[in-house]
Amino acid sequence: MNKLTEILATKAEEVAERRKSRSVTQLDAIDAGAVRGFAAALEKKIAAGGFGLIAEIKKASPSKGLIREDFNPADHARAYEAGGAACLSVLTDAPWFQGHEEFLIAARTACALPVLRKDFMIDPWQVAEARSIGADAILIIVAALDDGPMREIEAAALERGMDVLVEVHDEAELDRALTHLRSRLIGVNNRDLRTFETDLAVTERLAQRVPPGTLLVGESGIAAHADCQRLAWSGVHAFLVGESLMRQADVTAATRTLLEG
Ligand SMILES: O=C(O)c1ccccc1NCC(=O)[C@H](O)[C@H](O)COP(=O)(O)O
Repeated sequence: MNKLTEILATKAEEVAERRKSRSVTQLDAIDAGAVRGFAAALEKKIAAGGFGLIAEIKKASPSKGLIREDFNPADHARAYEAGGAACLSVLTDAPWFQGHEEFLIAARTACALPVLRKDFMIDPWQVAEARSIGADAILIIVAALDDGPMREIEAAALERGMDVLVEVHDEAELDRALTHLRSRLIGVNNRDLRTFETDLAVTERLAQRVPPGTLLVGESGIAAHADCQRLAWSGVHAFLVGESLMRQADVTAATRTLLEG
């Protein structure tokens, strides 16, 4: 069984359990405040001539184990914002990433940035839960879903005013996303979630295939300003970066250096 399949099996058990405690109606009754525009924040940075950074709060990962020992999501959120990030991504999956919903709540409360709930979405119920904790955007991993569920999850997010980051890794997934989904915020994951092999050339390749009007995000394995410049040559000006920033002592300075060189 590959890692993505393993993660999805764990997630199905987790969601089945969590659904018992609260219905969609109960979740929707929770006032999490107004949605912060996620794609709009990226577009604003890019329109101003910079890069749009989604800075990720990631304590651990299946590929690297524990990444950050002195982990404080609120401190990280403030540091990323001060360093010039446009948005945050917060891992909430517990079994594989040592994440938690409380990390998202703490991070979002500590800053004014829009926040992506980074988790494995397999059920529209999770979208209602994501909004109830304040998430402004969710992730759809095309490799994880059939067309029908993928559309339902996207619809659940859009009807709550949230943005959807649609993640693809190859041409077939990109074509499915463009055919079946409305969101034109497309993340190209340089990491193959089945093998963990990571290669920036994946974004460069798929960037040639996207139609005008797509906001493309290069994801994973980005560690330096030179990586951002390299992807910018392919027309990609937004990035999702986790590990390389999470390992830094001075997160604000590292974020600024990543963005500005
Ligand atoms: O990061 C992993 O090991 C991983 C394994 C299996 C599924 C997803 C995984 N990561 C999620 C991500 O897409 C990354 O956290 C994100 O793109 C940032 O990547 P990086 O900058 O390389 O931490």
